[in-house]
Amino acid sequence: MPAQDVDVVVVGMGPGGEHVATRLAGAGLDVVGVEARLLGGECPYYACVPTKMMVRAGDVLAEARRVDGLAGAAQASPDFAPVATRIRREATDDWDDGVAVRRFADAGGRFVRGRGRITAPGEVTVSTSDGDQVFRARRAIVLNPGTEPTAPPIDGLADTPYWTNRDAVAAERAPGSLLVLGAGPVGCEFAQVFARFGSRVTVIEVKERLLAGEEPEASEILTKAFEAEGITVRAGVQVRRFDHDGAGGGFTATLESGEELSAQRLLVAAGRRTDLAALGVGALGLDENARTLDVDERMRLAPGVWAVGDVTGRGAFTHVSMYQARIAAADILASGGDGGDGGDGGDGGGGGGDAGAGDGEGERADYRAVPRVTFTDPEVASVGMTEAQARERGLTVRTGSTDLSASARGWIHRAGTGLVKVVEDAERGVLVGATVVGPYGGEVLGALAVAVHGEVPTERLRRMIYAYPTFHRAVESALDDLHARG
Ligand SMILES: Cc1cc2nc3c(=O)[nH]c(=O)nc-3n(C[C@H](O)[C@H](O)[C@H](O)COP(=O)(O)OP(=O)(O)OC[C@H]3O[C@@H](n4cnc5c(N)ncnc54)[C@H](O)[C@@H]3O)c2cc1C
Ligand SMILES: NC(=O)c1ccc[n+]([C@@H]2O[C@H](COP(=O)([O-])OP(=O)(O)OC[C@H]3O[C@@H](n4cnc5c(N)ncnc54)[C@H](O)[C@@H]3O)[C@@H](O)[C@H]2O)c1
Repeated sequence: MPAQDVDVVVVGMGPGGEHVATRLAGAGLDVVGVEARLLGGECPYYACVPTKMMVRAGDVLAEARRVDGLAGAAQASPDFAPVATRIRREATDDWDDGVAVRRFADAGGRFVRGRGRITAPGEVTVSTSDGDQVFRARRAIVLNPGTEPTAPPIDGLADTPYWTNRDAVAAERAPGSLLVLGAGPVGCEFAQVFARFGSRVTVIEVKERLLAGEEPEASEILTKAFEAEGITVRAGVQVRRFDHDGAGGGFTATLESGEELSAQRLLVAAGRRTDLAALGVGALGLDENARTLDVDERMRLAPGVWAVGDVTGRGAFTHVSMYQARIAAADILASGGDGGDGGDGGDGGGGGGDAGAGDGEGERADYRAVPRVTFTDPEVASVGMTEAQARERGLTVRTGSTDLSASARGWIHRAGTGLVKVVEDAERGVLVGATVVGPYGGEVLGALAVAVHGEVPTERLRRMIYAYPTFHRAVESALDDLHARG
């Protein structure tokens, strides 16, 4: 089949890729969107959306269990079936992306299902069920391949029927017992959900604490909350090998100490990676063995090539992918005048010359105030740098913190231990990071994200009026603590 000349080829249609492709198609460009699995990517089908439906269901159960002593008596009988049905029917359309494909076509885009690979500068070859199709991009190639779950090289693990997040969201029922390998956001969210639906859950983490990238105080509060719910937390341990009883039996993890932990199911949530070699970045002269694609602040990767999303290593979150997508789309549109030689596709230059519109105006990515929320109960929400990161940067750091349960709202709510912690660049007198652990922590974080993003002077934040009795009023106490530390 001869190569087809188009304006833009987007490889990988996760949240960011779909956004760029739809925006550029809407602007009148001839856009091909290439997706190997489901248009929309991990987030709507296997990640954010279905897992937050699970979290919502688990939270409702937990609230029901709090009725005793606050509002009488209630008995909740957990049943995972409504959760599984809701995920299947409302969230994922039974893992069918027909609606998204039609939406993209209606926006003027052309969808190709298959695996794309850069085969030369400006050229993408897509392996489809009908054979290969070759596209030459006059204006841009955009890479949004996301990540795949990975399993660590532990003896015995590879050949077992372990779950990844994709199996866990498709579960029809909660397993009787569950081992969770890895206590990042994925492992922690699933661990608590399944525990609330009756699974006997053990979390195994090689680092010393849960959510090791967050403030240590946050890990400590979450560990206590997990243990109070009956979740076993084994942090700072190494698994030597896994065994699976093939006769429909369960999994056994043997730790370096010789201790054995067993469960009916095993969820591997030990991190994710992108196969850059399969994506063909070597054809651009880039390192195929790298973990991430190193883009500039306009998402430019190479002449005529942009990349957005998890693969850029700037925070594996849907909101980061969408943010980058907006910047990349604007840059590609701005590149219209000068960028486009390669118009005849002959040199395969894919936009020719510089990747984008030169160094003129246009938004540049700013990652100082990336917010992140792990939707456990309590929610662990943070923005910007942790205290340790700020110190590593060599900043003169001042911190302040308060226990949320000591606030009026925390006490009224019977919220359990929580936290607001603020991290200040003391020389500039502005916050560079903050963490909230508590009910609605992600919502409370909003104000602190504005403070970090807007570099609002800490003294000015202290003179603000905080509504009584809200959870966000605890921000004032954390700022008072900061001030008291001189
Ligand atoms: C369990 C879980 C829960 C999460 N919860 C949240 C949350 O609550 N909030 C949040 O912000 N983030 C959350 N995340 C992270 C979020 O899912 C990702 O950051 C988000 O999907 C953005 O990813 P992306 O745009 O890089 O691409 P992805 O969503 O990963 O999509 C990339 C797509 O590219 C396709 N692809 C890859 N290579 C090729 C190729 N060569 N050819 C064609 N197609 C290809 C893949 O099939 C995939 O569909 C969660 C992640 C997980 C695993
Ligand atoms: N609510 C959210 O926004 C949300 C939810 C889930 C995931 N995410 C995103 O997805 C990304 C991936 O999440 P993740 O939790 O899969 O990965 P992660 O890399 O954040 O965490 C993986 C954890 O597994 C541990 N681990 C690795 N090898 C291990 C081993 N051999 N034994 C025991 N533990 C081991 C690591 O130490 C780490 O703590 C996150 O970085 C996050 O950005 C976001």
